[in-house]
Amino acid sequence: MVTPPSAPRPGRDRFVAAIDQGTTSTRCLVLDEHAVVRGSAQLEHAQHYPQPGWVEHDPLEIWANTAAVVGRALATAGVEASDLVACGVANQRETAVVWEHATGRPVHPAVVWQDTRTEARCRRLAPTPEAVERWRAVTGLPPSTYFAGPKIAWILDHVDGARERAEAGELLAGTVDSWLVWNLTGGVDGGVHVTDVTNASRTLLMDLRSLSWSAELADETGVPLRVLPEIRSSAEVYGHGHRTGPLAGVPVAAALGDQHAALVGQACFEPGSSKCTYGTGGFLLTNTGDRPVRSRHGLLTTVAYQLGAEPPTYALEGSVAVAGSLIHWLRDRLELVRDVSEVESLAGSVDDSGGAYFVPAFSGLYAPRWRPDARGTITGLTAYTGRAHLVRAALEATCFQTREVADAMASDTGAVSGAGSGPGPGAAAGAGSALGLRELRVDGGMVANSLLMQLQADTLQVPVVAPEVVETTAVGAAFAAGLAVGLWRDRDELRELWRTGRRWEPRTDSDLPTTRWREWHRAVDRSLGWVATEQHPAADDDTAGPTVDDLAKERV
Ligand SMILES: Nc1ncnc2c1ncn2[C@@H]1O[C@H](COP(=O)(O)OP(=O)(O)O)[C@@H](O)[C@H]1O
Ligand SMILES: O=P(O)(O)OC[C@H](O)CO
Repeated sequence: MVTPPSAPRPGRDRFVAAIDQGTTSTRCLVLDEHAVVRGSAQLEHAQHYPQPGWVEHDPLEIWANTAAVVGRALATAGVEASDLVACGVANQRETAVVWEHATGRPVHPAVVWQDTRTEARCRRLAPTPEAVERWRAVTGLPPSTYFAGPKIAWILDHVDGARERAEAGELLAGTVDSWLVWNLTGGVDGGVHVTDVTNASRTLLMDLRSLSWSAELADETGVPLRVLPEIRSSAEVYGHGHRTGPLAGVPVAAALGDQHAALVGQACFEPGSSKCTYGTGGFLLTNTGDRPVRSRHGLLTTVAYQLGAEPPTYALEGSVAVAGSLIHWLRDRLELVRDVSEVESLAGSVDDSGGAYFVPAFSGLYAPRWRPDARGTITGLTAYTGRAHLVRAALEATCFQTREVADAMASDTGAVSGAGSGPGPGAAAGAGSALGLRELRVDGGMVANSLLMQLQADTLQVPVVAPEVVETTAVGAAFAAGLAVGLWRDRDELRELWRTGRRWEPRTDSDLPTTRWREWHRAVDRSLGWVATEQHPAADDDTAGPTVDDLAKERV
């Protein structure tokens, strides 16, 4: 690792703090050296939807919540900042923040990863399949509203004077890790402006092989290099907590995008090992070892992690935009349940969805289809369909979308997923590679729903396994920070800290991977091609919206 082990302090426990700044809430966990959680705290923040397709957060609220949960987690653990050997940060990825260097004030709300305002901009960046391939070859990503670079450019173009101020060096930009590390390490009083390779790999601006900003792509996107943070590894000391902050004097020693942190927290260190996190969205990542694997089936190539001076490890990722957020939507917008904890018993009160299918394409469909023209649909309704069927269909939608990603993963890695080949976009080809999905490690808020996990095992026809500590995102940030300061020696030691919690075996008599899987594809077909020029002229205010034909050409 980057620094030699710090000298043990006999008779004193050593602790590490991990911040997990997610889409809906911010958590802090305090772990001891056995990776046992000794304290935690969590605060939700507001979601702002100023226009259809737009999603914003207040960066100052996120920073205030971060400071507050760190303080509360330390208090519940009964320790002081001085008892911490390090702190690591994991964060919602692709969410863009631009702020003033001199005051620390954001010039605009954070533009969140789900936000689709850069749709027309992204189409201009890559108007043809060949152009999309060019971006993929350098960054591992297709230009999409999902990623941070175009969002930064949008802010610079839509806030009065921002572009000139950026060129003059008055503004700083970054993803949420940069924003938090800058604030933790002092903000206007000497905060460090850095990001890690995993977060940088989600901007559309980083060259995946050199791990540096691509001057050419940044220029095309409209992001001046001087607003961007310095790219560092995921596990090294970036700076120390500011004396007036919640982590005074503590080494800030890790940053990872939350999904990458979960991969580390799940100890997925072998090529071929996979995890899926079920939070606001669903994110399946497979470790592909020391080389980036190019996807031919709509997956993203990304940096898995880079632990200190080691070479980077890469991953393939399938991102599903809507998973747990569909459950929130059922609660808040349709009022089908009062609390998410009711979902399992309600969905379990019926044997199946009664023929109903939910395609929750609220921001289009992400991996493996990448169809911005899709919108949400519920199909197969009859007079028989009730509340429980709809809630069950919502759970099944998460399972089917994950199965699409798992099949694409199998196709890209030349392996079978274990499930029979369906008619989906990534029907499995070839057999037996080391990267085949043999079991799926799972985590995230939705894992609390045991029925969902059983349905997932059935749909994939592989075992689904949750660790004892399901807060794997925070655990991963803690692992990386602990490695950076020598609290833990190496990955072997971390592997031993991972302990199985629950396991769901696939049922062989389920119709989810057969008939129902085929019907799911028919339902998806009905969600495609919904957004056209006339219906969606305000996707980006500087060009006309896309036609259905345009969008079909963009398909990757
Ligand atoms: N019992 C449950 N059944 C289904 N979904 C659930 C359940 N409990 C929580 N969720 C969903 O999990 C999500 C929260 O997971 P979490 O990992 O905290 O998300 P994030 O990190 O994206 O903020 C919410 O969208 C919520 O709807
Ligand atoms: O905050 P989460 O857990 O929903 O994760 C968000 C992802 O990082 C977006 O890519």
